[in-house]
Amino acid sequence: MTLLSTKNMSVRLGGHTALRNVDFSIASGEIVTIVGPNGSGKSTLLKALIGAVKPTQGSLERRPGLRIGYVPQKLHIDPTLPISVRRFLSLPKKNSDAEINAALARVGASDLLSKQMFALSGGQFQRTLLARALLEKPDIFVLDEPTTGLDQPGSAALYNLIEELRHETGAAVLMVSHELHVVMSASDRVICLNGHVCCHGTPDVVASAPEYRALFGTGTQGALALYRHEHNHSHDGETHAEHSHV
Ligand SMILES: Nc1ncnc2c1ncn2[C@@H]1O[C@H](COP(=O)(O)OP(=O)(O)OP(=O)(O)O)[C@@H](O)[C@H]1O
Repeated sequence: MTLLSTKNMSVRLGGHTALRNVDFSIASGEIVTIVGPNGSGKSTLLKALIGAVKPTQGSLERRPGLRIGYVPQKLHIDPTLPISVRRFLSLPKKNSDAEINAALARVGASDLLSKQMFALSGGQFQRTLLARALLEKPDIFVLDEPTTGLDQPGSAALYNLIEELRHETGAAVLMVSHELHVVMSASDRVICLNGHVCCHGTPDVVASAPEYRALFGTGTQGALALYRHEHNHSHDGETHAEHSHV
């Protein structure tokens, strides 16, 4: 079942066209990852999908009653306004202590309940954000670079946790990631953005698409090496990876 979809969607922000003519959809249980250079509109796409920015053109559909667990790319916590993890997890919606404890336990962060938000490490902060998303009982997690600031083991652990949560809850996962090697192994589909959708498809298809190579070259942290495989088809002259594979 389709949870979120757009047709020919464009978004202008402060006179700048951040996204143009984007066709997108995600179905129940899918893991879809968005890749693209800085400023290519990845965060804007997520914000449009969750309803935080309005499309200036085209259509956007959300399944009625869709529950979204959103983790933003940046969340500034003012250290002069102390707020505990327990309080943070009750905003904007009140949650019971039992629900909060269960969510924190599920993300492996039970010990953080009484800590101050500004005092959390990068990994603790990201887990707390994920706990907050989990409290929404989401049909879809929308995660904007959920491993920001984490070291490699920390980020691998967080991706494992996301995968487990998807498995347990059946929720779809839509995320932005710069960690292409992870993207390549963990996603059902990858969308490569550069103001518009450059190419999309299964990870191996995107990795071999000329548009993707033009943006990321071959120095993709092993992504291409990981997916170097025998082709029994040709990409010659292919301008849209999706045509032959999706
Ligand atoms: N409020 C705004 N007003 C004007 N321009 C904006 C606004 N927000 C974003 N932009 C511009 O829109 C473009 C897309 O921004 P966006 O944050 O979606 O990119 P991104 O792909 O998520 O980038 P990054 O990888 O650096 O996080 C950028 O050129 C950005 O400068």
